[in-house]
Amino acid sequence: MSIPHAGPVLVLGGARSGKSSFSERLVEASGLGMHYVATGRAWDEEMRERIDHHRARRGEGWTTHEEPLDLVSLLSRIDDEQRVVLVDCLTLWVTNLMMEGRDMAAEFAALAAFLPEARARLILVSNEVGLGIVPENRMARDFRDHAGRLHQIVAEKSAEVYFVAAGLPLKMKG
Ligand SMILES: Nc1nc2c(ncn2[C@@H]2O[C@H](COP(=O)(O)OP(=O)(O)OP(=O)(O)O)[C@@H](O)[C@H]2O)c(=O)[nH]1
Repeated sequence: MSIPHAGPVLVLGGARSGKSSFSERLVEASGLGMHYVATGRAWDEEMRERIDHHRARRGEGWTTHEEPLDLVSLLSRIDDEQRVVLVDCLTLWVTNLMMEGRDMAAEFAALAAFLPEARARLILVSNEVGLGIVPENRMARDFRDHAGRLHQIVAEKSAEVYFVAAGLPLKMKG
């Protein structure tokens, strides 16, 4: 298992699919400085427990950054060729941007412009949320559509793309 030099790795999967632990294994095998970028926020007790669980699993050796909104700006600040940066996850970033009323197309374009320039190896984790029935409410439909659009943009710029289900990674690109 290794991370390509040629560009980012996108790791898609459903909830509790094992996409985060697969991505963490890629990072740990790289031998580079390990950086974790969390886009999630501890908005309630359940999320706090999930975060604690993730932190305990990552263990020593990781540097954690928490950035719910200004992802590209954070990635630029920590960009270094001796580092591998795991972003977990793009769908929570989309949620946060929507909540703040940000210009989604502009945010996605900024990420798309940054990816080919990045010096750090990047692993971007995201939830594949578009496989179920059409959501009943408008906001959920908009979220699903934004996530789908972002995945296409990021996949196009990625050297490798995986889909993880039941803990098993399926390589879709690269
Ligand atoms: N703020 C913050 N969030 C974190 C931290 N570690 C993990 N998270 C968040 O926890 C989220 C993942 O939580 P889960 O719901 O347990 O993951 P999941 O996507 O259902 O499960 P997997 O598919 O197995 O990864 C990530 O999207 C991160 O943003 C941290 O140190 N700080």
